[in-house]
Amino acid sequence: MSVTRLRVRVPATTANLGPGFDTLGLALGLWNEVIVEPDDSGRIRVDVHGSGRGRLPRDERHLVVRTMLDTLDRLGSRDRLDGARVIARNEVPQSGGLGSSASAVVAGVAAALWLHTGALPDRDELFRLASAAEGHPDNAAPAVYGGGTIAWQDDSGAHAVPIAVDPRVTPVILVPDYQVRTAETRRLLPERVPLADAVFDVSRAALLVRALEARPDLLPAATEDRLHQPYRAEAMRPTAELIGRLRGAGHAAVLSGAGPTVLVLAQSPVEADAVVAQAPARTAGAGGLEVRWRARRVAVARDGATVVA
Ligand SMILES: Nc1ncnc2c1ncn2[C@@H]1O[C@H](COP(=O)(O)OP(=O)(O)OP(=O)(O)O)[C@@H](O)[C@H]1O
Ligand SMILES: N[C@@H](CCO)C(=O)O
Repeated sequence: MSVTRLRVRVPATTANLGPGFDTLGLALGLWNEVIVEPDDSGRIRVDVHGSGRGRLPRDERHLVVRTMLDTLDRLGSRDRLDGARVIARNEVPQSGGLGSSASAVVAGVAAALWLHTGALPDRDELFRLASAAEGHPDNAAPAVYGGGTIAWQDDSGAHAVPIAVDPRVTPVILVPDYQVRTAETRRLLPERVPLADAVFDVSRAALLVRALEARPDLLPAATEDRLHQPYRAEAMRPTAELIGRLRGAGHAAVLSGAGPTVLVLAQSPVEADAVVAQAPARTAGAGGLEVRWRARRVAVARDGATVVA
């Protein structure tokens, strides 16, 4: 095939936002960029820069490439790719609860759609295929559309609608130097939960949509959760303790995705800056070890994935 070049940028995402388990998501202004240059070498070579350099595979096992090849197979277009050079520049940490795997899958599906059709991908199709491939539409929706999103699934697949996030809402992320795999912390969740806890989360999740759209003052009350964070705490004690301390000080602190990053949804840039200024650089970890933290204010990414050919 003729050599052309595709550049995909996909934002970090934070899922759940406390009570919106597997449903609510927000795109954050940290970006992974993937450049795909098809060639006829018969090989796929990946260069990784930034997060994951030296750790992520540099061949067909790389998640962006794996997704691209699986999607082309599914579309019956595997012959569209003889070989390629893939350059991945990652700002999003892996296994941090910031949607790194969703960003890789969205990039892989976008590249496959471009190879399949020869045109820039349609956002709705990108979302549908990425959700099916990744399994977390609450990450895939903000990664594709940007901003705040409500995602849900039915027999026909995944769906999403936007939440118009009030410009005063200012996210802060506190990223620890340890990792937790999403699949492992999902295994800690119970099959059944008490009805009172389900009611508790339904009320907070409904309130949270209103708080994000126009009532940031309600964010501390609206981000309470009993469905997943209490069960995941044992796998990430330092994170659970920091969330407890921040909430005790009146901030809307929650687990970002499946953790271990902490997300604070501040009511204003002033509150966000105060959280960053007061964030601990180190806290106690297991076995007398220390956990180091990096706190930073991040923008809500109003745009989702961008694809430039
Ligand atoms: N940018 C990336 N490039 C290639 N592979 C990736 C990338 N991001 C994640 N992966 C793969 O996915 C695995 C991490 O997935 P996991 O779902 O645990 O983390 P996450 O997506 O960062 O967190 P979360 O889904 O909770 O937000 C990594 O171990 C790696 O194999
Ligand atoms: N909603 C998913 C997000 C994973 O990033 C979870 O909490 O497991």
